[in-house]
Amino acid sequence: MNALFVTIKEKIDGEVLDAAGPQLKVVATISVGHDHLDVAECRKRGIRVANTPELLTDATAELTLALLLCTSRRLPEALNAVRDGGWTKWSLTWMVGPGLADATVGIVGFGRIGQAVAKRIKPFQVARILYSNRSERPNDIGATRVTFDELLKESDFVICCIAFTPDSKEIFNRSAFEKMKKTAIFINTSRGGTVDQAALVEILKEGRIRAAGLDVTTPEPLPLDSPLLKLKNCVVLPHIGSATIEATNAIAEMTARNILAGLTGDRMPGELK
Ligand SMILES: O=C(O)C(=O)CO
Repeated sequence: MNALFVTIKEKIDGEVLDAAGPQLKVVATISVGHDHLDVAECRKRGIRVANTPELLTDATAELTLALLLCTSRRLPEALNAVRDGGWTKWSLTWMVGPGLADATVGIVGFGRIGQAVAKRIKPFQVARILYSNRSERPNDIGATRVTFDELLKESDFVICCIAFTPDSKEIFNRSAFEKMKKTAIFINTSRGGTVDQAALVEILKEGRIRAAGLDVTTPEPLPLDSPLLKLKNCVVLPHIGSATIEATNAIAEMTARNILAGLTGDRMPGELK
């Protein structure tokens, strides 16, 4: 085998590389995230590694918005009520949730996806967009860089778009959730590993924040007896961030191109540097 075409579900480590054999030249993942690849180990063995950045930015940003609105406006709860007879009459305060207009939105991780989310949030007439990121990201959206703690304290909606690395592992722990407003909504379309999930369950149970919307969890799929699935104030999606027809076709093609270029020694469109 000369090349591996992998998804986010295949962990590529030294053991897999040993099994693949010394003729392996390329590992290409059909994803932007590459936390499932031991890139250093690949490099050590002279194996080229590539991902599919950019092509799923729009899809993931769209899904982030959809999940945010789904969570804030309680759409799954409302749909269930229509279906199970819970919708008995129209009532003024039934199914109310917070709006985006005049809200402060905080985006943790302001790379391509974070910025694409910010662009899509802005037309909802939010008051402020804050972001936390290792470096300043000049932008024409009017988003302001603040510290992680400041963002947690100030935001009505906290959106996690940060890449999953050892540094971002469980940055959303009990202490982080406790800094958030009691009325805040937490959205995660990055990786489940950025969240201490047991702490999130407790925080949601206690009503210490209003709600959470998660497209990513630990593990995936989430077991059916997960406490997250029993909470009314938690919306869980099955990791469908990039699942538009357009993005899926585009990343499939790019992964094939990455492999072909990697094997012929040409420039790979998504080579991880
Ligand atoms: O490409 C990725 O990293 C994904 O998580 C797809 O949603």
